[in-house]
Amino acid sequence: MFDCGKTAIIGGGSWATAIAKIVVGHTRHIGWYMRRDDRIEDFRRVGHNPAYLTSVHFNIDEIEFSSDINKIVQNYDTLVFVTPSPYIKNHLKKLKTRLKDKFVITAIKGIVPDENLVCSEYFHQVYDVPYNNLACLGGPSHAEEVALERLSYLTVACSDKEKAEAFSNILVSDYIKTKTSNDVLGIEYSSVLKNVYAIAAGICSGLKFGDNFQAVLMANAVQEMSRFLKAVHPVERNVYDSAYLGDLLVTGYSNFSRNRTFGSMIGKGYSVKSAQIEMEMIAEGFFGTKCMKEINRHMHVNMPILDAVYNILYERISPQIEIKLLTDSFR
Ligand SMILES: NC(=O)C1=CN([C@@H]2O[C@H](COP(=O)(O)OP(=O)(O)OC[C@H]3O[C@@H](n4cnc5c(N)ncnc54)[C@H](OP(=O)(O)O)[C@@H]3O)[C@@H](O)[C@H]2O)C=CC1
Ligand SMILES: O=C(CO)COP(=O)(O)O
Repeated sequence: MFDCGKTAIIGGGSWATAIAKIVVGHTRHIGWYMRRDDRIEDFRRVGHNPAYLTSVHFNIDEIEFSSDINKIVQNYDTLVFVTPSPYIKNHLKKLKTRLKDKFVITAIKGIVPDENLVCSEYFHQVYDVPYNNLACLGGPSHAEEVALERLSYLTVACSDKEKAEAFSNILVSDYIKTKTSNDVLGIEYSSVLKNVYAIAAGICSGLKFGDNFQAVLMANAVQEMSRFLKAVHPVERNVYDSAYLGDLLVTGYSNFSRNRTFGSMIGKGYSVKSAQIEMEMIAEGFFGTKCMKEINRHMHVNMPILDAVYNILYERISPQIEIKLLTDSFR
């Protein structure tokens, strides 16, 4: 059986903190790269992340912190990347250590801006990490709920089944159930798309559409997601599994979702800039929308919801006009 060895978390936000809680609960030791020394100092002093999920307490003796990504990458075998997608390139720029022999897991639900690559492809193409050393972590999982130990289902995908199983075993607990998959690309693309559809759901909510229409929107969104996944990575999958449909629903319906909140502000009439400033946290679907639109220029998949969100966010077409067009096309 494959052994994940020593595991480290790369990133210091809320999902990183939730994953750290899950992993260290099992392994009793983790490495943890965070970009800011002051945050690390405060963390050590108070015993919890000073800025995210502050109710989650850690045994500091079980954590090796560092703001030096090279030190953590050198010392650990399994690396879980959990930074927001727009920042991943900046963190990796500092890397002088080889990644190709590491087991690299991306828990990032976003696409690398400007590159139009999902994270596993980025690690493969730019850092030579072989596909059998690459995994992704999917599933409906708001960090806030994991912090509260509310039952959550995670999916670990890797082309190497043994590796997927080894990491998924590290995650299992009273409040975490896991399953494995080999559909790394499919789960990554669906995680990007569900953010776009959550923005659409937020826009519709901001425009005062009700639950009846939201359900039709989500039903059409899963069909659109399915069409794209079949075109980009045609393997056998069930898009009604929790890593696809489940994550779409939790992001589209939950008040914890940053993407939905961002969309709702746009629907209420905020400009993109003012919504971003007011939110403070990042809605990755904003970047995902542009990347997916560019990718789909070559794929030619019928994606009316993606097109509508793109037109609203990037072409400044009024949400009322775009959503009216969508309502006419839905069944
Ligand atoms: N939150 C959730 O429920 C879930 C999130 N995810 C995914 O996890 C990934 C991480 O998101 P999440 O943990 O929510 O992020 P958060 O919004 O909680 O945290 C943001 C992180 O980004 C860092 N950051 C802010 N500005 C910059 C910058 N300019 N350069 C580099 N780093 C910066 C922050 O560091 P600092 O504090 O030092 O400013 C912080 O560590 C995303 O891809 C998300 O989609 C997946 C499932 C659930
Ligand atoms: O992916 C998530 C839950 O599974 C979090 O979504 P948001 O980034 O919209 O908050």
